[in-house]
Amino acid sequence: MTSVKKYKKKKPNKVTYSIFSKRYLGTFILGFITSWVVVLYFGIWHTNEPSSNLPPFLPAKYTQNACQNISCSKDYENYPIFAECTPILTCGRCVKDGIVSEKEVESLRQIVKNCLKYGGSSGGASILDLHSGAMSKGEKFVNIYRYFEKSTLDKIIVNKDIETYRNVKNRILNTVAKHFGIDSSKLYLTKPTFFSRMTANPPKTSHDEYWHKHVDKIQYGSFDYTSLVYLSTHSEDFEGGTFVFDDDGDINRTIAPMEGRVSFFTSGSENPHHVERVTSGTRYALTISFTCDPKSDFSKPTENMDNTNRKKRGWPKGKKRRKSTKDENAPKRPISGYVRFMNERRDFLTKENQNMTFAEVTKLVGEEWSSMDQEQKSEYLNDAEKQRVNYLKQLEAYRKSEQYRSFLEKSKKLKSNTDEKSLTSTEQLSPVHPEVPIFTESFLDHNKTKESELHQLNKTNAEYEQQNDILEMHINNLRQAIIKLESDSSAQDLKNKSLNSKLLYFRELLVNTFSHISLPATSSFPTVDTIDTYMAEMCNILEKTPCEDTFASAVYEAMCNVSFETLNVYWNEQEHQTEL
Ligand SMILES: O=C(O)CCC(=O)C(=O)O
Ligand SMILES: [Fe+2]
Repeated sequence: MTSVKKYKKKKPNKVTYSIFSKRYLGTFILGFITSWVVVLYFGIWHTNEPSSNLPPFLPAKYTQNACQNISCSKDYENYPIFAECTPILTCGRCVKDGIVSEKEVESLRQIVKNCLKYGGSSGGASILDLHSGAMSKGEKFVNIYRYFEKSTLDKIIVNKDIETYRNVKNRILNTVAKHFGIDSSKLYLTKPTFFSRMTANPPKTSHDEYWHKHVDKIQYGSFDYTSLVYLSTHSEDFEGGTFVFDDDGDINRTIAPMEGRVSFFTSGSENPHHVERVTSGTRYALTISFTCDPKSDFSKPTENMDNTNRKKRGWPKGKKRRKSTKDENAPKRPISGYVRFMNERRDFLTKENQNMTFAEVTKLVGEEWSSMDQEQKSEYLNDAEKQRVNYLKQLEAYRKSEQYRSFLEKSKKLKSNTDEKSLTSTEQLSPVHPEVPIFTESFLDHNKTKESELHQLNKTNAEYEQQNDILEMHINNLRQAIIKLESDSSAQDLKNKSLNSKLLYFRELLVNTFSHISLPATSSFPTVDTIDTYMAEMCNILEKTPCEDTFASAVYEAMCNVSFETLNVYWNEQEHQTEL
């Protein structure tokens, strides 16, 4: 408030004095000088290019285009840093008039006024968040997408105004990006982005105390750049309600809201601020917030007209459900092996353990399944795998059918109808959890987000279960292959053993046969260890000596005495053992 007074009382007086001292020059000169004094005093605000220094007070009713650079705080270092976007080196604040037209202001104000006609806080601050659907109502909040009948909502928030909302939001994003040298595709809308209405009504809850000094980055987390679009004018529509940057030192830079005036600034501690209490009238504004973190981007559902989140907790009474796009004629996906087992066992275990909850029984079935060996599981898995293969075949055939083609056409039509409708309604603004701490510390729509997360988790879980079953099936096949390899290899071992033993037997037989015959050159007799070389040497000698030679005759005689029958019996015995 101090700054407002400074502007309204002190400074203009100074101007008036200087004008009066030159009164003798006549009205024209007086006017001329007055305008120059004003131009010099407010010169900085009249420039079209952003100036490097924001004046201490920016009154309504002047065309402003002023900026100020400030050193960045370290707040951003506590969050992921996006080099081309996060305010690390360049921080500042700007005020620009003329970005949003009068007509657009009218359109935006229409949205918030129309909605709050049916709601509004009983204290001095009300909000409306089109993205989450949060609207102040008494001392609480309601979700407009559930609170109103769809047909009513379509009348309260009309398509044309939503279009304006979207255009303004995009224009401001581009302006902020351009000013801070960011590629606009790297800057995202984040939450909360909301309309506010402030009055002089005494606060009823802490949400009504909008006048406390705060830092947006600390308050809202995802904010990197904050922008404000003013929808009403200070001194005309309300008193008080100026926006104050709480800088250290003497000068608090203050902005008097004015219809269509846009201010934007980096959201960290370099820009602490507060809104002065409104003392009379009604102040409307729109806070639009931006983030550099694509994970905190919440514009996508809005842009994509995706309203799927809206049905998570049942469809509001009186609203028509969107027709199901489920293909009734498509072959049914078979259940997994685990689910099969689960279905079979759950009934039984429920009857056995009547005081157990559903979840406890499910856990029990899971434990049973984990303790089963592959063979037991394969009873379920094999069947499931067969059905899955069959299902895929059926699906492939179905996708070529006329029925499928007509289903595709129908669902395409249904989708385009819905999209068209989305363009003409607010359904596209899919709800997200509104976190507007200065207004909604206890806002409890949290459940909705949790429910949708749970739904997603269940879905993912079911998919993992299916994949798990298939993997288990593969593991089972691999196990069987390993068992077969192991058995083949042990059969081979056995065969080798038998061959070795045959070899040994044969060697012993030869040693016995020729034990009395020494080789002529070395006079050595055969042993089990030397029999191989003994026999080779013997063959060598026999090749060179005539049959009548004494050595050759002794060998011949010994050979005739060998009992090949014994050898045969032993051989067969070994074969038989190997087969076993
Ligand atoms: O409405 C304003 O001028 C400022 C609101 C604000 O500071 C905020 O939403 O964080
Ligand atoms: Fe703020």
